[in-house]
Amino acid sequence: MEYAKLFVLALIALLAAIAADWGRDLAYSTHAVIIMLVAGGLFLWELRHVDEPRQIAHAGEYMDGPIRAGVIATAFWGIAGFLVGTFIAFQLAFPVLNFDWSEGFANFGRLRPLHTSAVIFAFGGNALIATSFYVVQRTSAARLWGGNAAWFVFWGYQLFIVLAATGYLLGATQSKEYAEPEWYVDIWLTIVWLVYLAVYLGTIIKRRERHIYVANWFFLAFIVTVAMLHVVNNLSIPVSIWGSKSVQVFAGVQDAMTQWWYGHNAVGFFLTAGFLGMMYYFVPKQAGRPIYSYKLSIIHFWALIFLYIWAGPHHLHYTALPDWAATLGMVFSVMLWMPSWGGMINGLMTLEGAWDKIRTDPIIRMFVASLAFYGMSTFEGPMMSIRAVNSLSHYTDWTIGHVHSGALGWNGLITFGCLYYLTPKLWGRQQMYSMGAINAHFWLATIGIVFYAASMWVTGIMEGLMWREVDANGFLVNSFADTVAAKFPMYVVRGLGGVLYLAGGLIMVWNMWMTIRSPQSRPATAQVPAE
Ligand code: HEM
Ligand code: HEM
Ligand SMILES: [Cu+2]
Repeated sequence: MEYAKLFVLALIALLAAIAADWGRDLAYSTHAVIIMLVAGGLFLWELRHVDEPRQIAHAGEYMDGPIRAGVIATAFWGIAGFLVGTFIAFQLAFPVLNFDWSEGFANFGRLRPLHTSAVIFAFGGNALIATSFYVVQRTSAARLWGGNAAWFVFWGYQLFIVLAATGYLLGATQSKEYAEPEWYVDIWLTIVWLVYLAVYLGTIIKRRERHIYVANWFFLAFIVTVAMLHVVNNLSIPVSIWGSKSVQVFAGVQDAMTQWWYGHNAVGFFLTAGFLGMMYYFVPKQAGRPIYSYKLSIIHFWALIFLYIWAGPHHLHYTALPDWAATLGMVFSVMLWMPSWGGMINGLMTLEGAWDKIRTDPIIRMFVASLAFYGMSTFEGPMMSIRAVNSLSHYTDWTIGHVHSGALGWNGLITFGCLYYLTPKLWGRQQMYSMGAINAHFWLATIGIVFYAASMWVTGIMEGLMWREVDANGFLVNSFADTVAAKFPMYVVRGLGGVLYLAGGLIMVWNMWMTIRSPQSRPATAQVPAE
């Protein structure tokens, strides 16, 4: 077994070395070198440990190592993603920041997908993997299935992130939003994701609790659906196995529809279902109260996953997509408002009888604000799906504002809350080092979001109206450049919002660091059934 592992690693390192040499483009060759170094490093590490006695699994303990690593990775990639976001926000306000010397690597076009992938997949994805592993163990009273497979998921996912990010900077992209990585990176992610599914399901199957707690339903829907979306939207044929370029299997409007079926459900299952899984565990835990309604959770779960899958065409209004398909997407989007608010209500009402905690507990305040933003963006979304509204909002910054009230408000704040919950628990500390710092983080983040969303509503609606404006003879009044000039002040405000949000994140990292450094107060990992 050990020798088989060594053999495989050596083989991968060798093939990667050949690929690095034969590579047809810079991104591909760079990736081959990265893979060669990783496989070679693992080979040496395995070799040095080959005759050591195997560590016996601690049957009575949860496997928290990969979760601790995930918590750190979430914070790390969060800061990286916010930093790039803030920088590209200022690039839009001040184009001189697209420096001549960095042209082709760090101009807006290269950094934008770096930002979106860093925040969604690296920050959000690590948060989802870490919290799902934490929750599934506690609610199943079982150690993670599959031994070191959970470590494989963690490190395999970081490798995916590094390959994706370096690929963007070096110009490898298949030009599908949120699915930019090229074919071999996609294949790698598929392998990692299937192992993730196996670990997760394996743990649920060996659970010692009769019930499968509702958070696990949401996490499972997220894992399974993302696997399906990822595979279908990335069906492509490489031009050469020695190069990064590939050609999509679908073409034209079919390709567009597949892409937005994927893109919309990335929102629905990655940024929503998975994060609702977090919500269903951490909000009741932090509030110290049971979830408001178990019945509501089941109804809105099935309604949510059934409706989301159909709503993708709202990204393709007034395109070559047939009208009936766009209408279908619009109708399902409007219906989607209900199950979305079902989740928000279930989360908020969990605080019934404990509303005073909003005042006294900054972590609860983060959760509540997060749910409020979730409710706001899932009201705004259905509204923007209506054709008449979309004819104004599409192509404008209104969409960007919508994205970030969901992303910064809902996904960001709930993740911060979970990190504040998890850090003391996982490192055996009583509580976070500084409650005051959490409070400061809350206000910086919230004001940052308000700056971001408000400025984008103003520029979005303004540019939408300016594009429409015609004079008495029916000629357009404004040129495109007029709208760009008019947006300048609002772009500065958005950038400042980013600075505030980033500053909050840095305070969080400092607080986590101080918590982990402070003296330990109790052991963390003993198994307690159905926590
Ligand atoms: C400091 C915080 C952030 C700042 C300043 C920021 C800034 C930006 C900017 C300037 C863009 C490009 C907009 C354009 O092309 O007009 C963008 C796009 C985007 N950002 Fe952020 N961002 C931040 C955090 C986040 C987070 C936390 C997420 C997700 C969890 C996120 C998700 C996205 C997405 C999905 C897009 C693409 C939107 C679209 O194509 O419609 N951002 N961001
Ligand atoms: C009921 C729920 C929702 C509906 C019906 C909805 C609907 C929409 C619509 C109509 C657009 C604009 C499409 C266009 O004109 O191009 C949009 C864009 C977007 N929404 Fe939502 N939204 C919902 C919730 C959310 C949430 C909670 C998030 C984030 C966590 C989110 C993230 C995004 C992103 C990232 C885009 C930009 C896609 C792009 O790159 O063009 N949405 N959404
Ligand atoms: Cu959508």
